Formats: sequence, C-alpha cells, structure tokens
Amino acid sequence: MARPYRSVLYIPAANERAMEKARTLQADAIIFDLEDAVAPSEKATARDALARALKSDYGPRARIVRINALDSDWGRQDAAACAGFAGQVDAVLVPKVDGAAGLDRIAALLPDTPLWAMMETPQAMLNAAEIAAHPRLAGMVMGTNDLAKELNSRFRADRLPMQAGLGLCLLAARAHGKVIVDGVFNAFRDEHGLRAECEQGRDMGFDGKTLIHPAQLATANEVFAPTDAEIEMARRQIEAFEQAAAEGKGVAVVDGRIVENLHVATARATLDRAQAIAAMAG
Ligand SMILES: CC(C)(COP(=O)(O)OP(=O)(O)OC[C@H]1O[C@@H](n2cnc3c(N)ncnc32)[C@H](O)[C@@H]1OP(=O)(O)O)[C@@H](O)C(=O)NCCC(=O)NCCSC(=O)C[C@H](O)C(=O)O
Ligand SMILES: [Mg+2]
Repeated sequence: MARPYRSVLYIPAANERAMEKARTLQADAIIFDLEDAVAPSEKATARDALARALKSDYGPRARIVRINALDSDWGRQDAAACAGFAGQVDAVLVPKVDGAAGLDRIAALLPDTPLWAMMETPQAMLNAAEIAAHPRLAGMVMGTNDLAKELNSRFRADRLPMQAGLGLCLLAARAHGKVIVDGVFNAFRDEHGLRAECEQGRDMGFDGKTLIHPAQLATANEVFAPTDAEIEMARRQIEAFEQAAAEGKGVAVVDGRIVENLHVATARATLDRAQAIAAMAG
C-alpha cells in the first residue's frame, strides 16, 4: 500500500521547538529543511539539531531532509550528515535540480538513500522527463517560489504563469511512476486561498501539497483525501463491473455513466488511497 503524501510540512532544522512539535502534528510527511529556511550563520547548528531530532520517533510520518545544493558552501557537509542518518530518514530532497546529472552527483554520495528533487528552475521544467526517469528518484516537489523568481512571473490566484511548469512536471512524474507534491502557499493565515490552491492542485493530479505552517495541515489533508462520495462511488463501480463481468459483459453502467476496466482501476486506486490514509490515522 503506497503511503499518502497529502500534507508535506517544511520545518526549518534550526527550529528545535518546531521539530519537536511535528511529532504530534497530522502531517503525512515532514521536510526537515537545511536550505532556504536556515540562515547561513545557522547552517552548522541546524545540522546538529537535526541529528538530535532524528533520534526521536516521528511515527508514520515520512522523514525527508532537504539539503543545500552541492555547489553551495554547505551541500557536501549536509550530504555527509545524511549519509550518517541511515535508517532515520526516508529520503533526501535535492534543491535546484536542473537535470539528471545533478542527481547523479548526489546519488554517488548517498548510495542507500532514496532521492527527491525540487522542481524549481526553468531548466528543470524542460528536463522534467529525464529527472523523473532517474532510477534513484522517488519523488518530486514543486518549488513555485523559486520558479516564479526565475520566470519573473507574478503571483496570481489562478497560478496561470505556473501552469506550463506544473503540467510538465506532473506529466513526467506520472510517466515514471513517481510521487509529486505541489508547491507552498505563502499566506499561511489565508485558509480560503489555501483551499482554492489545494483544490487546483488536487484537480490537476498532485498527490499533496507542501506546507509551511501547522495551520495549513487540516485543509491539505481534507482536500487531497478521497471524499466519502468518491469512496462510495468507487465501491459501487467495482461492484457493478464485477456483476457485469459475471454476466459476460465488458461494460457496466452506474448512475447513467459507463464503467469500464480503466474506471475500475481508478476506483481501486481511490479505495487504496483511503485505506492508506486510514492506516496513517490509526
Ligand atoms: C512562517 C513561520 C516563520 C511562522 O512562524 P511563527 O510566527 O512562529 O508561527 P506561529 O507563532 O503561528 O506558530 C505556532 C506554533 O506552530 C509552530 N510552528 C510554526 N511553524 C511550524 C512548522 N513549519 N512546523 C512545525 N511547527 C511549526 C510554532 O513553533 C508554534 O508552536 P508553539 O510554540 O507550540 O505554539 C514558520 O511557520 C516557519 O518557519 N515555517 C516554515 C518556513 C519554511 O520552512 N520555509 C522554507 C520552505 S518553503 C520553500 O523553500 C519554497 C520552495 O523552495 C520554493 O522555491 O517554492
Ligand atoms: Mg526553492
């Protein structure tokens, strides 16, 4: 059963209080951030604080560490620290990945750790397919703040300037069977705006959303979970199709709509997702 990634919460690794608090928060995954949320003067203490935090139990939450870029002043030391976190992290998230070669370099340093890639540069959008195809890559995270900066685009509620990049990365992730989560919504006290952006991401097909504050968790968890109506419909579609198959037919009808084997595959995926979410809560 695939684990859910509805809510993926960034925590600055310099913030010990927040890392402690995260052990009780309803996040499907945590990104312990050594990169942009940590000031240059705090990089070393953040690495040490992270090493201490990772010794504690984060329950079913996936633990992902975002390191600094390898060509920065801190990247190599971050990678060395991650090599020592074996068994304590589920993945290392690599920022500013431009192409598969960037992943090769970090893959060589961390041979036993699954890698995730920040998708946040114009080059990454154009090379999304080769990044997603990388054999060591397990997941992708949209970095919509950096992408907006690079594109010189404006923030808009409909995210029109982001659509080409979001779509390319989603296509690439799905083509290669990788997890993909949407970018952050910066106005963390704006519940209405967050919900609208989560719904857009969910409608597009993202697995979940990256978040910056605990107040955003409940909305992402709700929007990226199958609704009760979707679960009920999935059950009815499977039942109707199995009944039709037993009668030698290849197509069933539910509420005036056809149900074929591809719809049954989607229905089963919906039930699997609901079950994985229930297991997480349990
Ligand atoms: C945005 C914040 C700086 C706000 O912090 P603060 O003012 O302390 O918030 P609150 O007082 O409302 O906090 C209430 C309690 O919640 C805890 N808290 C806050 N944030 C987190 C968190 N992210 N995880 C866990 N717990 C958190 C506080 O400690 C308070 O607890 P308590 O003491 O018990 O009351 C802050 O939220 C923050 O730093 N957020 C994360 C910012 C971050 O990680 N940014 C980098 C990632 S986004 C990015 O890089 C984008 C990407 O690369 C791109 O290009 O798009
Ligand atoms: Mg970024």
